Amino acid sequence: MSDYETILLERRGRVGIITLNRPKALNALNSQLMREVVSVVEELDADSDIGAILITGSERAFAAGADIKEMQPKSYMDVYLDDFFAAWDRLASARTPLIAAVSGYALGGGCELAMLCDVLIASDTAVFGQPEIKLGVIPGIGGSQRLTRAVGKAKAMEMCLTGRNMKVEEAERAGLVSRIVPVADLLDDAIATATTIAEMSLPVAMMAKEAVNRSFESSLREGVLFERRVFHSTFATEDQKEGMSAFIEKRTPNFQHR
Ligand SMILES: CC(C)(O)CC(=O)SCCNC(=O)CCNC(=O)[C@H](O)C(C)(C)COP(=O)(O)OP(=O)(O)OC[C@H]1O[C@@H](n2cnc3c(N)ncnc32)[C@H](O)[C@@H]1OP(=O)(O)O
Repeated sequence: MSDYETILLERRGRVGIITLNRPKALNALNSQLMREVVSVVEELDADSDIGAILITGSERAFAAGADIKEMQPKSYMDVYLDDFFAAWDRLASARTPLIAAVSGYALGGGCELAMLCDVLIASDTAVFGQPEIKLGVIPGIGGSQRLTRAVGKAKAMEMCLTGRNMKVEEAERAGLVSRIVPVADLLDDAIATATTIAEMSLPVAMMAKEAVNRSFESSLREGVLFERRVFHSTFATEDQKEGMSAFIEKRTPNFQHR
C-alpha cells in the first residue's frame, strides 16, 4: 500500500485499486486529488502488468462532488486560463478498463467520475446526482453529456435542472449502474469483477472497450463496421488462438496478453 495525500493505491495481482481518501470532506474532488487520481490512472494504464483499474471511495461517499470550498473564490479568468477540470478528461483516454465501486454519495463531480469509468458497480446505499444548478453552475466534468447518454434526455434534463438525486434502484433501472450489491459486499464484489476482467487478454479487453465506446461517437453503420474490423484484428493476437484452443481442449485459457 503506498500513500498519496488524497488517495490510497494498492496493487492486487493485475488489479490497481485507487481509494479516494478525503473522508472529512466526503471525498470532495480538489485539485490535489484530481492530479493524484489522473497521474496514478495514467501510470497504471501504462503498466502491462495491470489489466483493470478500480476506483472507489468510502462507505459514506464515493465523492460528494468537486470541492466547493476550493471553487467558490475562483474567477472566470482563473477557471478559463487553467482549463479547470480538463485534466479529468485524460481518464477517458485510458485503454485499461476502469471500474467504479460506488457507495453513498456520488454527486456532481463524483457522479461524473463514476461515469468516466467503464463498469459502474454500486452498493444499495449509493445516491447519484448532478446538483450543480443549486450552486449556480452546471456540470463541468462531462455530466450533462455522459448522464444524458446513460439515462436519456428526460431524466438527465430533470436531474440537471432540479438538482434532484437518484437512489441506486432508479439509477440501475435507468441504465447508469451495471449492478447493485449489498454495501458490505461492494469492495469484494468489485475486486472480483476487476480481477475477472484483468485475467482476460489485455489487448482484447482494450479492443472490446474501444468498440463499445465507439457506439457513442458514430452511426450504427460506422460502429458495426468498426467493431467488425476490430474483431478481425483479434485474430492477430496469440490470445485468440489460446482462448479458442482452451475451449476446444476443455481447459482454462492461459492468456499471455499478446
Ligand atoms: C465538477 C462540477 C463542475 O460538476 C461541480 C461539482 O461537483 S459541484 C459539487 C456538487 N456537489 C454538491 O453540491 C454536494 C455538496 N454536499 C452536500 O450536499 C452534502 O455534504 C451531502 C448531502 C453530500 C452530505 O450531507 P451531510 O451528511 O449533512 O454532510 P455535511 O456536513 O454536509 O458534509 C460533511 C463535510 O464534508 C464537506 N463537504 C461535503 N461535500 C463537499 C464538497 N462538494 N466540497 C467541499 N466540501 C464538502 C462539508 O462541508 C462538511 O465539512 P465541514 O464543513 O463540516 O468541515
